[in-house]
Amino acid sequence: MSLEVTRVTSVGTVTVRPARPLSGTVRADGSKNAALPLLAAAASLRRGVHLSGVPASTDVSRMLTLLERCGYRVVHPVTEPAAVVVLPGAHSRELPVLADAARIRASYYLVPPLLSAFGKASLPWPGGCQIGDRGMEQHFKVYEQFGDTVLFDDAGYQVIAGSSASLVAVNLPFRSRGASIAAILRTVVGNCRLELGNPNLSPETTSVLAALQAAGWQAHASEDKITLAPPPGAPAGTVSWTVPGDKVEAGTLACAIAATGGTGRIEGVNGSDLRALAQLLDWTGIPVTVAADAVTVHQGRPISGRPLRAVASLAPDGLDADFEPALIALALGLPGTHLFADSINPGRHGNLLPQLAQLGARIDALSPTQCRVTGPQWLTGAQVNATDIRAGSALLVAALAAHGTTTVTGLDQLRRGHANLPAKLRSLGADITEVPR
Ligand SMILES: CC(=O)N[C@H]1[C@@H](OP(=O)(O)OP(=O)(O)OC[C@H]2O[C@@H](n3ccc(=O)[nH]c3=O)[C@H](O)[C@@H]2O)O[C@H](CO)[C@@H](O)[C@@H]1O
Ligand SMILES: C=C(OP(=O)(O)O)C(=O)O
Repeated sequence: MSLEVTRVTSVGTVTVRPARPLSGTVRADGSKNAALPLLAAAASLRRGVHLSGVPASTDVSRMLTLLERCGYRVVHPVTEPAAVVVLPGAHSRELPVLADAARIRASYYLVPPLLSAFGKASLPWPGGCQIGDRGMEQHFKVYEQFGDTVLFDDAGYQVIAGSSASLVAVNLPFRSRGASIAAILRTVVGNCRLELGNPNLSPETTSVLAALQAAGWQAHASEDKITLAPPPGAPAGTVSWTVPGDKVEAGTLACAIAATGGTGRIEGVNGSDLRALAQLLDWTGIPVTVAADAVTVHQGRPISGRPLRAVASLAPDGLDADFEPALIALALGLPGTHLFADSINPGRHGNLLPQLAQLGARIDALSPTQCRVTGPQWLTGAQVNATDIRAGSALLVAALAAHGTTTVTGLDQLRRGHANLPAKLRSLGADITEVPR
């Protein structure tokens, strides 16, 4: 029996050559954007949590390190590479200095675990993708509703725990995912009840509610309101949660398969999380079958005159903004005139469109957040840069359909969100070569 040794190379660049139609079956990793709040929820709960399906993306690794710096124990079971156990730890008296929190947007989820351990949180402003102004004032309003004091300056912000009422009511002005999850996690730390009006109901939010339910909390979600109440007793013992499959990774793979005219099945994802995307592809003539735990993209015959209208939305069942960049890349090959709008992340088009232009794409920027693509277009391989996670994955989709070789630099950005998207595309037949640093 030979031992298979997995070598982890540090890759900053990949080259992509035109692909024959992608085909086969591939499995999506656990979702980064669902894993990050679940890790914070585990720490907030003050009991052991076994979390499986944890992706090996760098933002998730950074979050695990930050939790350890806060004093939480993180155990990596040797027999389960994609699992971690988060345990309450022995916290020092000193608030940790968490400079690395400035590198990820989701560091805002550390506030509740810090309040639980230290009674206060002090963090630098979050980082993550540079995709326009990314405020936190709704998070601060949430904490103030819980009786906390919030202070901030140019370097960062502090939250000092107050004593929350037994029932806290918050009404959000818009369905922010981050602020919704902040309210849920703060409720866990306060061991109180929550009524959250106008909530975000994305799978990333509802998976936190489902996890808390598994830990004995009473949770209910409707379009109008999320309600949460503590367990009747004091539950003990380790609870097991699973990170849902990455809908955005699955959506990107679906767009890549469609862009090459292929047929492929993506497993390990809740099909319902991809329904909005699947409907758009179906509409253009690319049939997508949605099952409970998989989606299948069938070879299609794009129908001219069936334009895409992809408007990123925070509404329940709306199109998640994170799908849009890969859809823009796909649309370059689809007959018709297609419109895209993302006012949620207002800097995304500004990152992606100049990179697609390097491949010869002609895209009309109607405004900083709206653009129009008329396809099909002839793309030519060139050097492009992954300026943010979704720009990186969209560039891979475009490169697969381009003529000649494309070199994508800035892979560090892509790896923040996906442990190894190039390898998944390769397993479907893509010609992608990693260029070690
Ligand atoms: C780590 C993570 O999960 N990132 C996701 C999170 O980002 P993000 O945390 O930015 O998303 P939110 O849903 O909370 O915010 C939606 C919009 O409102 C703005 N806003 C939000 C809170 C606030 O207090 N003030 C404010 O201005 C944000 O900058 C953004 O423009 O949800 C977005 C979809 O909604 C996704 O595209 C991101 O991939
Ligand atoms: C925008 C994203 O990430 P973040 O919010 O962590 O910057 C993303 O996942 O697409």
